[in-house]
Amino acid sequence: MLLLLAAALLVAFVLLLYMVSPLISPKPLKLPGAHVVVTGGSSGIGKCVAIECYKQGAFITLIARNENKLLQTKKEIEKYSVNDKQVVLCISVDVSKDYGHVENVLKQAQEKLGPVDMLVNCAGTSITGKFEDLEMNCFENLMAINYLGSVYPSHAVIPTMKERRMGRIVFVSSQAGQLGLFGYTAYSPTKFALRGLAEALQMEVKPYNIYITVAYPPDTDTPGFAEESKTKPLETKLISETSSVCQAEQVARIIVKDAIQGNFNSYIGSDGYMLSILTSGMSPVTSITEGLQQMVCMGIFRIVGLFYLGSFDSIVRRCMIQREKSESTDKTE
Ligand SMILES: NC(=O)C1=CN([C@@H]2O[C@H](COP(=O)(O)OP(=O)(O)OC[C@H]3O[C@@H](n4cnc5c(N)ncnc54)[C@H](OP(=O)(O)O)[C@@H]3O)[C@@H](O)[C@H]2O)C=CC1
Ligand SMILES: CCCCCCCCCCCCCCCC(=O)[C@@H](N)CO
Repeated sequence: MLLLLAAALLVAFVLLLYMVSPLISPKPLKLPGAHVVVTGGSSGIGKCVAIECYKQGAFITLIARNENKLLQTKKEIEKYSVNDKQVVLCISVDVSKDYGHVENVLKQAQEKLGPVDMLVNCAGTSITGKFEDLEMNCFENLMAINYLGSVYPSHAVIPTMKERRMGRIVFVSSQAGQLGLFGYTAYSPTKFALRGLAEALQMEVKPYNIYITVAYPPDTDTPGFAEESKTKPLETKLISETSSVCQAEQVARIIVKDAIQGNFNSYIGSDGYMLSILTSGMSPVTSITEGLQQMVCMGIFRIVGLFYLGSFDSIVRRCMIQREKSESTDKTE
């Protein structure tokens, strides 16, 4: 009898939650005619994000350093036009160097294509290696590109978004921004930093109807990933092989969908789902269903996670033993 009452109360509580859910779920952004700025838009995930938005009728500003790559990508994107008014604007700038310059070029872009409706911060890069082998400038450069390179463009577009009481900002973090892994001592902190920025900023701008999305992609087949793989420690390779490599098109589709919906968390695949639930901490929720899943699954996923961590530790230990063995045979030879 008591059990029945408890169950009924729980059902009533969940129903109540769903009744208030329109209060926390944002209205989807309309992409046709919208102005979308993509930093790092000339390659990999950023390029695919730009194509995905263009296919849905958006006007695009691509930002990256290399002008030739930008122009080539512009041509590629224009093949997907859905109406003859659509424009792809290219801006060559380093998003991590001079804030004044970044602010200026974004002002010019807004004069040409109208106020920014959505900013996707995708410019970024990775360097892997053992902590003691990484030069100090790796830590400094990665923080500049991956973290400050997202702060600058966001800071430049927020005032207009607040005035218009609308907008979306996407930060492209990484699964390595949800957990620290061997070889990522310089990269992971830059991706964790984006999460802190996103949480604080979301609390500030939610009353202005601006929604922040943090994307946590797994390894993705891009020119950047190919470059990273050239110098990856064996441990990092073996640990990363736990989850498979995704296609940039698929990653981009999910990021764009989540940004349109205003979801704070954007993940890919079943590992991504578990990691997002497990690391949800005090991050905002954008639907009741999401909150309920976190409440129910967190404990179970912690158990699964401990098994993963155990297997990662054993990979690292095996590699160390192997290295020591080969070093000692080298010495005796
Ligand atoms: N690929 C992967 O496995 C994963 C990637 N990510 C993240 O996704 C983002 C994109 O990665 P990916 O597509 O692989 O990268 P790519 O290396 O393929 O592309 C990076 C893009 O960013 C631009 N860029 C780099 N530095 C700067 C800068 N200082 N100023 C302006 N533009 C810059 C590059 O152009 P240019 O060099 O001409 O400036 C290029 O357009 C990164 O933030 C990365 O950390 C996250 C998880 C997994
Ligand atoms: C309970 C759930 C446990 C899930 C375990 C997940 C396993 C993680 C695999 C590590 C993938 C590393 C991604 C880094 C990608 C990246 O950012 C770089 N490639 C950028 O170039």
